[in-house]
Amino acid sequence: MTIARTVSLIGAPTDVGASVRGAGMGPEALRVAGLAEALRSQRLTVVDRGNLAGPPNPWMPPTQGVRHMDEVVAWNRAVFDEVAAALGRGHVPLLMGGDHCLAIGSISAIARHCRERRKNLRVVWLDAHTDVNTEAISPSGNLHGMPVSCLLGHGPAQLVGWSGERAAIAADNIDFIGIRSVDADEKQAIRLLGLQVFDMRHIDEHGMRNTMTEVLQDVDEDTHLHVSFDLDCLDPMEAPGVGTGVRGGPTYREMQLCMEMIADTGQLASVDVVEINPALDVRNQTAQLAVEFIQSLFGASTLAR
Ligand SMILES: NC(=[NH2+])NCCC[C@H](N)C(=O)O
Ligand SMILES: [Mn+2]
Ligand SMILES: [Mn+2]
Repeated sequence: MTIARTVSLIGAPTDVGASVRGAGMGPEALRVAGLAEALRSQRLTVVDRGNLAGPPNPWMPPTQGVRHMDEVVAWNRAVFDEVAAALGRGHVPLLMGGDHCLAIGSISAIARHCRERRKNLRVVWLDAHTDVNTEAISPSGNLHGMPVSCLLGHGPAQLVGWSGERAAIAADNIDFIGIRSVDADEKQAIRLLGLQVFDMRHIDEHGMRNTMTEVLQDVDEDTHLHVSFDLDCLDPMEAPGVGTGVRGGPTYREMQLCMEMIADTGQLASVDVVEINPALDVRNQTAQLAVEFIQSLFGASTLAR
């Protein structure tokens, strides 16, 4: 499978959407782990667009409702514009977060692009969490637990409608993989919205291969496949450098297969890599792991050239 494409690396060094500080150092950790060089070694053209600018983290205490709204809006605006610009140039945007709230900006830009180009957007959400809280039900007020609601058109007004439609995506445009931590009211939201959640029990019972076959079954040449990769999807034994780790995630081998099966579709067109927290990591191993998985996502394989 050839992806003769240019990858635009976009750094968004912030943790304004999270409860634990440190994810703002994620872009540099990925650079130190050799992300650009790794992708170049597989015949991709890589442009590092550097880091976006945005407001500092005001570090307000946990509240009811939403923390850091203005800062989250500002960072996502910057992400939206840069992702849209990369897509406009025909590049594959690779957002280096930063926390997962930044998926609001990136996926909103991608949804607008897909509507203009008449592409069918499919989002694969790799995460321990479904991130489908709203300001009414969030236990933390952290916006990195709410990006999916915003994208479905159910978030706070400031963060909804950026794609040009109220909902950037519909429930059947997104599949969740690796889920094992869902808040009480989030469970109801998942049911009401009809979201496809492949939790860890599903992966245990059916295996990653059958799970991904199901997820990718109707991907075709008109599909724009977006991967939103929260590193806490992995087991924290393997990826300790995350702020909200939950034990019992997919193994290294299972995650590799997941990435390889996505690559095999040939339709990967944009990526978020988020929630790497170097302050909690061990010798940058989580960023290094991310680089290995991203290589597989872009088609690296043991035997194929
Ligand atoms: N992107 C993430 N790591 N999200 C973690 C969310 C944790 C929890 N569900 C919350 O809303 O606060
Ligand atoms: Mn998560
Ligand atoms: Mn997440």
